[in-house]
Amino acid sequence: MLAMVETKQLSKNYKNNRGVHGMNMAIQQGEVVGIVGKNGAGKTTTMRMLMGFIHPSAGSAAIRGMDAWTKAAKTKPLIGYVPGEIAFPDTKSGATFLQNELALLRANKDEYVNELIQRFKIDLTADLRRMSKGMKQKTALVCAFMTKPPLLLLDEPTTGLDPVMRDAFIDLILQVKAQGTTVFLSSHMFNELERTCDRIMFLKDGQVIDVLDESKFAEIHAAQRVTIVAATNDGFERLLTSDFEPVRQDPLHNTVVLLVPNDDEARLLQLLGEVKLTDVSFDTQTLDNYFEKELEL
Ligand SMILES: Nc1ncnc2c1ncn2[C@@H]1O[C@H](COP(=O)(O)OP(=O)(O)OP(=O)(O)O)[C@@H](O)[C@H]1O
Repeated sequence: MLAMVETKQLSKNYKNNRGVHGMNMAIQQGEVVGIVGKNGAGKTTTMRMLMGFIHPSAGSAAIRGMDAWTKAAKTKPLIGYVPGEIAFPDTKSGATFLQNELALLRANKDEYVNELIQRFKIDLTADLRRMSKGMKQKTALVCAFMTKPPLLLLDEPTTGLDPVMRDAFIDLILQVKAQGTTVFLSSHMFNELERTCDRIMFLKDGQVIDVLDESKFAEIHAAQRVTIVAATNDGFERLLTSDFEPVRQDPLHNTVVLLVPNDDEARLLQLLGEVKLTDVSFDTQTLDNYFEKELEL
């Protein structure tokens, strides 16, 4: 079966080695795939190549087997897109904007559009130009979802949303996923990616450096980060030679953070018994801290 999204050695080379370099990925219909990376990693450039807005320097991007650049007229109607930076046309109200977009897309304002408007608590009478960032973001989300496109490309879709609206967004992604929609979304929020994605790609300097699938999420949570402050330098040294992986250390304050599997507490207690301690604290490992080193977050 044709992948919904496929890139082969996809590259966009900007000056100073910036851009995207040799990206290979395939997203099947119904999959939700996330992409993370620090500012400038290449997420938006990737999205824009998939949208057919940017011509790749090398390699290719295809939507349902059609080249995203040369067949853009055929691929774009399949995609609901939320850009990283939203710039609305000079339309007075949200209602007029959505009406105009529906007319452009030759679609009607049906029950689903109303449901989306209610879900995101959008005031359609509000002046589009005076909307807050969050209100603009929600309007853009309704616009991307309202025709039920088979593919959603969402570039940092929850920027500016409050926690309640973030949850509404997550529920919506899970709903469209259950209906077979394919979603590719970028985000800096591991939590929302983890709740929605089948896998997460990690982008650094334009290259995919890691891909985590759902099964690995649970594995990551099955460990604790134990912050231990030793009373003496000898104690600190002993902690560093333990069997547990030191994920961070601060010799100045005799502090080390050890990664301890949840089922390994007996060995941890034994270690703690050997060292004079000033303080110990426990945190469940999250995707954020798992990748903070790799992504330099
Ligand atoms: N039109 C352009 N001309 C030159 N360089 C560009 C252009 N567009 C993007 N870049 C560079 O390419 C790199 C990737 O940018 P991109 O916007 O894709 O990153 P990003 O991962 O989306 O970042 P952010 O998280 O800040 O949105 C950056 O170093 C950026 O400066």
